[in-house]
Amino acid sequence: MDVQKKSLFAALLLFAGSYRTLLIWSWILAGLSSVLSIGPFLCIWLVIRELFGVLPDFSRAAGIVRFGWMAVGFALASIACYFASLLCSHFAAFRVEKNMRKAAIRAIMDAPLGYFNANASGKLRKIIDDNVGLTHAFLAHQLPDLAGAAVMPLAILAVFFTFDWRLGLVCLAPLLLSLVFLQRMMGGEQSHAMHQYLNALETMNTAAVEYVRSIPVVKVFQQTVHSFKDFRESINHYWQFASEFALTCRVPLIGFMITIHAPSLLLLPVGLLLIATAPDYKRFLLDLIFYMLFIPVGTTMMSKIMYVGESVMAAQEAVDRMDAVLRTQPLAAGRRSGALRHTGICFDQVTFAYPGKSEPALRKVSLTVPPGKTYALVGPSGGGKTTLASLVPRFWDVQAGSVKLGGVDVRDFPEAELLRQIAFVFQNTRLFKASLLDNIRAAKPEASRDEVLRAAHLAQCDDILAKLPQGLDTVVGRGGVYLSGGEQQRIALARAIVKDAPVIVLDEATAFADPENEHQIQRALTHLTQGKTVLVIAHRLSSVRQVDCIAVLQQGGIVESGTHEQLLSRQGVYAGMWQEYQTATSWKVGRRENHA
Ligand SMILES: Nc1ncnc2c1ncn2[C@@H]1O[C@H](COP(=O)(O)OP(=O)(O)OP(=O)(O)O)[C@@H](O)[C@H]1O
Repeated sequence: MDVQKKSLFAALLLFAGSYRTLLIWSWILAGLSSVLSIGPFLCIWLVIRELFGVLPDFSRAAGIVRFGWMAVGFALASIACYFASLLCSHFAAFRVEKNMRKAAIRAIMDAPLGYFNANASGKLRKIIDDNVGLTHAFLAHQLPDLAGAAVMPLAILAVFFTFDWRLGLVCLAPLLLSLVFLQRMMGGEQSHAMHQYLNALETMNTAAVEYVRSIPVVKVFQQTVHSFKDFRESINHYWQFASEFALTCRVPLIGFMITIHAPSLLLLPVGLLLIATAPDYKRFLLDLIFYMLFIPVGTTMMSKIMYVGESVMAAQEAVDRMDAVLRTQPLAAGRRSGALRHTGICFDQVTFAYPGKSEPALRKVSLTVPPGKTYALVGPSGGGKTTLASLVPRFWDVQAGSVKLGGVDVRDFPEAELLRQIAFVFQNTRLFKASLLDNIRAAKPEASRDEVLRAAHLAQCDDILAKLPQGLDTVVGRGGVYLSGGEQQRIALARAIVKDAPVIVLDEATAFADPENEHQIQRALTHLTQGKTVLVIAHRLSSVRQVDCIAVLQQGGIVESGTHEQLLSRQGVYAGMWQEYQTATSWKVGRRENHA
């Protein structure tokens, strides 16, 4: 589907797909309903004319019953058309909603993996749900009103000038003036305000979700609501914006309300002035009564235009926001096929900055991990370790230099082919709400139960399976079944073992582990990494002492590399980190001994 930025109606027609005819029928029927709704008023005019003609003997007014029935007929036809229009708009709205959701899911599926770091799943879900919901409501409910508001002015204008142009002018002039106030409320700067309003609302909603998620932390640390600066600030910002917006609308709204009701006030005095000059006062009186009965239709129309105008602004904004999701650029997929010559990784003069950031996270980084070797990335927080590792499975593409796997630029692989070569163990392991069996074989759906059990055994998961009610078939997250961080990581390692990829990227594999879990995770890692090319990010320096090479990353560049011993003898950054690590460890032991 073409996802260029579009006007509201072009976007709605595009998303309606084969239901676009229904959309058009909805507009036609709504317009027809508006025109028909004028019919009863014309019938009333005919009834009054008939009564005036037979005055004072009303028994001779034979036509009034016929006109009465005609009025009922017009009213029923108008209601029927409106109902049919709503039916069409609802069907079309459901189709548009479905297509928008499908397009959004497709865009998200094709987005680079790194996109999900910047856009949390909850935030994405909210953007899609809110904006699709807004568009649906606009289409189903306000679109027929919009079609009516577009046709009605012409019909009303024709009626105004059919009977008495002077009375028509009295009705029309204030309504035209009301458009000036409407423009001040919704045009120019104010149309931008809707964008800011929805931004403020979105920020407040996101902050609210974050706040609710963090309530356990608030309770544990006995903080108050004021500690949630972001949430409080977002409420204040929303409140301030909404009140300022309401205040700027105060004068134009009052002007608008006065002018749309002014014809009702003006008609009688102006009519009484004009009646003296009318050649046929009976006819003039008839017209005056008609205009007095008819003018509320004009007032209602103007109110509808105001509300529909607001909904159009909101719907346009919703479509624009969905566009931003749909315009997420997928990474260009390569076409390379055939077996890899080797599984070595090579970073060659890699420079990379995150989208929207001017400062690069990596500058001219070069590192070669030979096939079958284990290299560790260490260094201070924010040095660029995770960023460098995430370039191998193409979470992002480099801006300069290249990342090669088996001598081939990772951009030349088809996405699925590249990901088949790599097992990536994330910092925060996520398990699906599914059985452990399905969680482990997510990486290789065709894996047999025995294969999964073997991997679980190698990943030191036997104790986890033993304590769960249905072992491997236990559904995580259901019926109070939760796993600790370390246990989840062992399940993730089983998943990586099942995948049996030649390249392993480990991001903080022992981050959440307690000493017992860490020991088991280390044993699982030994099985996972045997004979593989491994890139491991580690904070616990003890876990990487034995690796083939350690690269120290600081401020986006490699400042040192070599084996543990080589780096210690160099007395540089690593030696300093090792010293600090050892001091920290012995300090903990010392404290324990003091307490003992
Ligand atoms: N998604 C992102 N968007 C923008 N900037 C980011 C993103 N992720 C990381 N950065 C920035 O890139 C730089 C490198 O971060 P990275 O996470 O790679 O460091 P790290 O060495 O892995 O740190 P840590 O040990 O704390 O995980 C930091 O300045 C960080 O703020």
